[in-house]
Amino acid sequence: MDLGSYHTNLSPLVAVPVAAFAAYILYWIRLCIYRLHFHPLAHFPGPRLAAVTSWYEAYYEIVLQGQYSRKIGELHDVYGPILRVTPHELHIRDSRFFDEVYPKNLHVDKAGWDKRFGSEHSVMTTVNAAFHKRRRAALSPMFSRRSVLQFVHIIYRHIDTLSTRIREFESRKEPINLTHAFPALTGDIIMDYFFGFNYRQLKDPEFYSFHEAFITIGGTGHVAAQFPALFPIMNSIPDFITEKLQPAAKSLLKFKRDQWEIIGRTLRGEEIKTNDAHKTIFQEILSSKLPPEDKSHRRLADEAQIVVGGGVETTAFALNIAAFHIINTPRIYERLHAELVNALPNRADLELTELEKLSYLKACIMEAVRMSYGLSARNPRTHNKPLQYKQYTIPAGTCIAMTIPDVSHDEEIFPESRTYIPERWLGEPKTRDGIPLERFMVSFGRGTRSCLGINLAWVELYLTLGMMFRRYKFELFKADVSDVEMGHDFFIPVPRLDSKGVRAFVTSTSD
Ligand code: HEM
Repeated sequence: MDLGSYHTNLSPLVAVPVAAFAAYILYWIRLCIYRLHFHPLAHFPGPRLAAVTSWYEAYYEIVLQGQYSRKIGELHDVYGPILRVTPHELHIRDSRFFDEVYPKNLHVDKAGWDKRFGSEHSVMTTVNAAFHKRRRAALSPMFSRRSVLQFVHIIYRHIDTLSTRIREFESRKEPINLTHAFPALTGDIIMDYFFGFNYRQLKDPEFYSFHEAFITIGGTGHVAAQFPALFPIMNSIPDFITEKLQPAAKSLLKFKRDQWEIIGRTLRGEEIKTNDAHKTIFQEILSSKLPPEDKSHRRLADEAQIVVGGGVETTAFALNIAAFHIINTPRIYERLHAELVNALPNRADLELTELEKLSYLKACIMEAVRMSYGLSARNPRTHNKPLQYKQYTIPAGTCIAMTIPDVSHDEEIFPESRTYIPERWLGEPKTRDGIPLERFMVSFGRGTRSCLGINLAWVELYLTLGMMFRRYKFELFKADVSDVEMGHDFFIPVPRLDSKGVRAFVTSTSD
């Protein structure tokens, strides 16, 4: 056979794709060899497939729906406490190293979350440490305990509404769906606190809230992490089409449209508050010393979305966990109820300062926050100096992540970590080697990028649980622990997808 004439006979229509395909294969072979043998992370343990391609991660996150963190746990059991989990990222499972990765006084970059939600300029998703520092400083006054206390009268009003709704279910002898009620409560509070009005989600018969939308957006984040163009494309599609394709996103799309309009009005100097809260988040940012580029319409909208995203589901999930376990464990309910009756002899009273003195209530909240994790996602940091972990020198500029649930379920620190045991927080508890247990409460994150909303969250948790378990007794209806245990890591922890939520019958207490 005359090979020369065979080659010259190939039509360009065939030859061009064949050559392109061959070049692509060659490129991949070179990339694989580089990533396996010459990449700065080549000598770190982990499955070779994860070192070669992020499709390994994509399979667990997208196809199996938020299961990579579970898989990473299994990989740690095989490979040890440090792993290469994607071509460019290391993961560490070692509770005692948490403060090194998330240091107190060092401002470090956080790459990756900017792609996940389509709001890359918010404080939580900002990659660059210096930008983050100034954006956080501008928001900090609004998140202070003083600020929260100035607003507490509005929180009381929402707690009262929840109490009224609970009574309504009692009189109808129907179970209340707490998994739906809590995000409606936290959503109304956050809207009033940061935006000066609320969507009356708590008054909605079905507690229609942002809940479904956040679960959907959390899951979509796994796709966006692999295909960063996803959100820009979605944002360019008219809302009515997105709503048809993804009905669960409806509440969030409305929120985004409303915010866009409100920011425009705020920028024009109009007053938009309909409640007696101090300031809106937009007024706070606009009156700060931030440079003009940080006061743009787009950035304010990003900030709005992430503040709501950061505060609604986290607190609601902690409430859900506390409520489920307290109701499900008569010993815990009786002890908590007795403590509350003693502190608030009149069942109609609710006093934050009294509740904050109660050690068992505090222990119940600590345990719920531990088991709710805040975020289940890998939390990335990039240090600009090498970091030493045991015999490994992690090169400067490497993306390193740890995961909050790993610490919450470190059996050496929290024995029987999957059981709700408030008593573990009583007294001044320490680990076996004498370290205060609170050091390992990492659900609000640690260091310079830890949760800004912690003061608001604590007040919500005290008042909601204080009200519920002082005034009412509940009985679970077709709910079990799988309704509050993480089944999927959608950035936030999400129970099994067919869960109907924690539902409970309720009766008023008479003491
Ligand atoms: C139980 C309730 C809550 C938990 C467990 C929680 C947990 C967390 C965690 C783990 C982070 C990430 C920290 C990091 O990157 O290292 C975070 C960040 C953040 N949270 Fe919360 N959160 C809660 C409630 C709230 C509330 C009520 C708000 C108020 C809106 C809020 C606003 C924020 C903001 C703005 C950030 C970004 C901070 C920054 O990047 O500097 N959180 N939260």
